[in-house]
Amino acid sequence: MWRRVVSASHFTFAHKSIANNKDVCKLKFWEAFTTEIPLKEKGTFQRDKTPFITFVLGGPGSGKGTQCMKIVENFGFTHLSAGDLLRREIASNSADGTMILNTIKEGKIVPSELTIRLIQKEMESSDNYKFLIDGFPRSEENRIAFEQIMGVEPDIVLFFDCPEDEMVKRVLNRNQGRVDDNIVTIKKRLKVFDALNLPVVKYYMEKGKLYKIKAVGTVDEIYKQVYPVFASLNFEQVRE
Ligand SMILES: Nc1ncnc2c1ncn2[C@@H]1O[C@H](COP(=O)(O)OP(=O)(O)O)[C@@H](O)[C@H]1O
Ligand SMILES: O=c1ccn([C@@H]2O[C@H](COP(=O)(O)OP(=O)(O)O)[C@@H](O)[C@H]2O)c(=O)[nH]1
Ligand SMILES: [Mg+2]
Repeated sequence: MWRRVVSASHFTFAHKSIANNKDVCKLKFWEAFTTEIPLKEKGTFQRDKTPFITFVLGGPGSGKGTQCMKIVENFGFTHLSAGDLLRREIASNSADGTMILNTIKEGKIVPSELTIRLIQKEMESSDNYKFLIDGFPRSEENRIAFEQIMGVEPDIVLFFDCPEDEMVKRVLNRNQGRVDDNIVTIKKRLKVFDALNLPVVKYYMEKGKLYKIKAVGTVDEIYKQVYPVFASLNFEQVRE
């Protein structure tokens, strides 16, 4: 946890300690001259500059967004829904908007560089270091491009495993006015999920990074499987 230090003495202290204590030289240069002093609190996940990234995977309607909201509430993560970022691009009438809209209507996957650029921009402008990247990567191509462009891999991957008929039912009852929440497009999205998303799930399972969640039952019943994943990683619960 960080607090801004108001008195100059703290600043000079930090400054002096640079001269006298070689250990302090391990600090990143800018940290030596910051007016912030790390406040080590027991049990808090120490803020460092490396982001903690969770990929949240699962078919359309498996409950990714719903569960992400609960993780945000409990553990203070920043929720980045790739789909929402793309829909924001469409709404902004950006140059790529039409292409994105047509891709989503077909249930297909938008070019990786575009989606990754949107995600990267959000991460870089955030003052958080804990991220839930929801609904991405959706293919091996997405996954590889993310690693190449961002230079990092996810720390953990959640996979919400849900039967197709339940996903279809939930999507058709979602009522968010989305162009892709209709029976024709959902069928296409499920095909894309099986063909392209599942290989990503398999990859992370083989890497030992995957937490498979049985996404059937009530929201709270499902979340009972999710909570221990983050609690076991010593993330401080920010709110009940
Ligand atoms: N466990 C659940 N049982 C019934 N409906 C659910 C459950 N979890 C989410 N929903 C509903 O299903 C729809 C899809 O959930 P959402 O979180 O948007 O899934 P995804 O992001 O994976 O598409 C939403 O209308 C949501 O309110
Ligand atoms: O990384 C991504 C995320 C989403 N999409 C597109 O956006 C749609 C909606 O994604 P979202 O995750 O919002 O759908 P959900 O799984 O929540 O229904 C997908 O079907 C894809 O067409 C994409 O191309 N790349
Ligand atoms: Mg979603």
